[in-house]
Amino acid sequence: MKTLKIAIQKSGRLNEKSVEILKNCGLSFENYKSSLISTVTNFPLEILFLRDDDIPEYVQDGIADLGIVGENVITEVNANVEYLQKLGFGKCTLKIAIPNESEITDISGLEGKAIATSYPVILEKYLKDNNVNAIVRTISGSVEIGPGLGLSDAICDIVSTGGTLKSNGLKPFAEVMKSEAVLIGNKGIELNEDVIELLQRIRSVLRAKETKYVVLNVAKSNLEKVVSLLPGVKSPTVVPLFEPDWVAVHSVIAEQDFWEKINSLKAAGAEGIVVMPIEKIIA
Ligand SMILES: Nc1ncnc2c1ncn2[C@@H]1O[C@H](COP(=O)(O)OP(=O)(O)OP(=O)(O)O)[C@@H](O)[C@H]1O
Ligand SMILES: O=P(O)(O)OC[C@H]1O[C@H](OP(=O)(O)OP(=O)(O)O)[C@H](O)[C@@H]1O
Ligand SMILES: [Mg+2]
Repeated sequence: MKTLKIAIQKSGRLNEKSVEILKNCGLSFENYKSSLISTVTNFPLEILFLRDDDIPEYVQDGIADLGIVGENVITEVNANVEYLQKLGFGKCTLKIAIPNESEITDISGLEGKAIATSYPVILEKYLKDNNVNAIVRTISGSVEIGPGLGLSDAICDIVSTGGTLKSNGLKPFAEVMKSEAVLIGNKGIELNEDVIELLQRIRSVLRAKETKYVVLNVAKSNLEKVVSLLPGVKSPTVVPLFEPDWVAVHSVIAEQDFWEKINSLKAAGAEGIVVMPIEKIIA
């Protein structure tokens, strides 16, 4: 069968996590900073290291079969690709921001104003949808200094912690789009057997990330209460302890309600709770 190609970012915000997720899928490959292409030795896959802006079109045109890139970039270049899986990293929001002292209070206040951005296509559409005529100034980076330099009245750029806005005297004003890294493929590639296998591995890794493995001890008299708090993959495993009337319970819990669950388990009589990361969950 033909060797697949996946395009990932060469360097920047998404590079490390993209490499990590592929490695966690059990793929072996060299990852030298200088190499632009790497062959996976234990799966029919080649990895292309590219500028993120180029990834959606490479995938759309079939030069790469798959790609990992931010949704913001796909929308900006209007690429005709298949969204295969959200990957849970590179989460950010494209926002319009204005200087702290700006008197603009609603979106119509941007009428006739200049907005600096690296995302002109997304911004133009947002302005059109909101019936606002503004001047879009396209720059390729460091957008946040635009207002300070007198280049623009507002900016439209990626915000994550908000630290860059703050340190440039700007405040968020409107949310244009949310984004995260996604696995994309060219049309029809989701039927390829190796893609199906890779997707299954990626989903196992993502599922494992969202959960923790928990082992705890509990007196048999409290077992039912504790088990009712622990769904497990199917249901919790219960094994006897050397001490009579006590058992150990093994289960998985969701990362998002981890602390709440641990406190309820303690209140229900659980002791010696051990929590471990999970590498993969095969459904
Ligand atoms: N502060 C952030 N927090 C989370 N995700 C971010 C942040 N900034 C950017 N991203 C996401 O990561 C992607 C890559 O960001 P990065 O800054 O590395 O891009 P770039 O400078 O255009 O890189 P390249 O050199 O590949 O063109 C963005 O398109 C976005 O989806
Ligand atoms: O809200 P924050 O957490 O401060 O993140 C936002 C900043 O992150 C991105 O830039 P990055 O640092 O990736 O640099 P770049 O401009 O070179 O892409 C983005 O363009 C913002 O400037
Ligand atoms: Mg780029």
